Amino acid sequence: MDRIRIVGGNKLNGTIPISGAKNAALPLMIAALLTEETLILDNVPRLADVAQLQRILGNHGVDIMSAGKRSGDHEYQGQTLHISAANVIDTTAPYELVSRMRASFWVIAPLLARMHEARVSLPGGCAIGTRPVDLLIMALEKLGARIAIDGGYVIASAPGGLTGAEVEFPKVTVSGTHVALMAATLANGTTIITNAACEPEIADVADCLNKMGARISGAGTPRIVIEGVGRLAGARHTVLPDRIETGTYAMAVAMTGGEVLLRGARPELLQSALDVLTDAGVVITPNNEGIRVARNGVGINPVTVSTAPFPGFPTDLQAQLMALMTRAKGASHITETIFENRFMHVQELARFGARIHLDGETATIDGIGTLRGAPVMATDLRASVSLVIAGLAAEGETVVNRVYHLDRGFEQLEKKLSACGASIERISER
Ligand SMILES: CC(=O)N[C@H]1[C@@H](OP(=O)(O)OP(=O)(O)OC[C@H]2O[C@@H](n3ccc(=O)[nH]c3=O)[C@H](O)[C@@H]2O)O[C@H](CO)[C@@H](O)[C@@H]1O
Ligand SMILES: C=C(OP(=O)(O)O)C(=O)O
Repeated sequence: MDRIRIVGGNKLNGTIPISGAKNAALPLMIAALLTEETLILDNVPRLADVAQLQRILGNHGVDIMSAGKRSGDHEYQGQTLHISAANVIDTTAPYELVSRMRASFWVIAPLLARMHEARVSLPGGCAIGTRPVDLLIMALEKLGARIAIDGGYVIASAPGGLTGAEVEFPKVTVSGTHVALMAATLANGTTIITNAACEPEIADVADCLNKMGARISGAGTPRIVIEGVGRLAGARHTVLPDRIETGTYAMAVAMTGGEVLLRGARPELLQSALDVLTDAGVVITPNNEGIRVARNGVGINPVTVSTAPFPGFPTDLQAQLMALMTRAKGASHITETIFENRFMHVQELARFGARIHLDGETATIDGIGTLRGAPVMATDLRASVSLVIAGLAAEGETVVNRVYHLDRGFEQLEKKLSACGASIERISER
């Protein structure tokens, strides 16, 4: 199992190219199941989750051609995927494949909409909370699907096809919104989704679906209207930049000091996080190329932050902000409102000497002057990268174990950071 070794203390200076967003690329790939024509996706990040979804789609009979790096391309150029679901040979998504990646459950929506049936394993729980799928099932039932759960599988059918309906979510859910949106594109009649998630990845998927011939308006707002169409066609779409990767590297620079251009980043995708960093004393300057992040000669101010659905502060940046606040000049308060158990990084940050007290859903972090490197491991993606951020500023050596979590969501993490002066390397063991 690979590990990452860091010797802390170096400032970060230079340029970090921002990859395509994992959380847009995955539903965009899944949306290819809605058409028998080819969907071409540009700027798809090279991530373990993307590779796993390729295997899952392959099991349904989807052909995927990957046009990768060519000579002259920049090293981090995303890949182009040509995805063709001309022949869906199997509408079952088996436990062995789905249990390894939550978002793969979302294949239920296009399979049901186009093939009128799906049998998809319930996704596994994961380290950040229970993560039920009741609201996804509610949305599909509203659209006329018959759903049963048997042997750990959700078995869904809609023999005459899905029918447009009003779908009101009692709480904001990204997964629920993706599923309702994809399913409604091929439903008979109009669907209105209210209290929809407003995350930019939802709007990106809707843009792509509209290019494929869907009739969607309001994506990116809490009210989405979808007029169902008889069929969708192929299209070409570029995955939007990853706002969580952007925020993560911004926090890494804030932690170490220095100045880095996050090339290709778009400030409007993470304004709330940039505002928090500004309050913390970091200088954020958007320009034509991306976002410049600098902290030179000043300490880190403590902040009080609650996670919230977009446009609020993202839960996917909560662990990274906590790592940063371990060195603030005073006490910070971070409240996690989305997932009930997303504090697995607290006990690992303590290994660096961080002082964090948990009370229900709020963590109080008393900033200290110096962290000390340590062997650490985390049980989820964003928690793992918070340990990398801590390690970059800690005195001495840090070894982050279970790097496969990082590989799910960060493309070439150690190369991007070492190009800016970090002492960081991957130790591969075979
Ligand atoms: C692949 C992807 O895009 N993952 C993101 C997505 O996850 P995901 O789509 O799973 O997150 P949701 O927005 O659906 O979940 C939000 C909350 O709703 C609850 N819930 C959700 C569905 C349901 O049927 N019932 C229910 O109770 C969840 O347990 C959670 O407490 O949005 C999260 C919130 O921004 C991010 O942290 C994840 O990175
Ligand atoms: C929680 C995340 O991903 P997933 O929903 O795939 O578990 C994440 O991207 O931080």
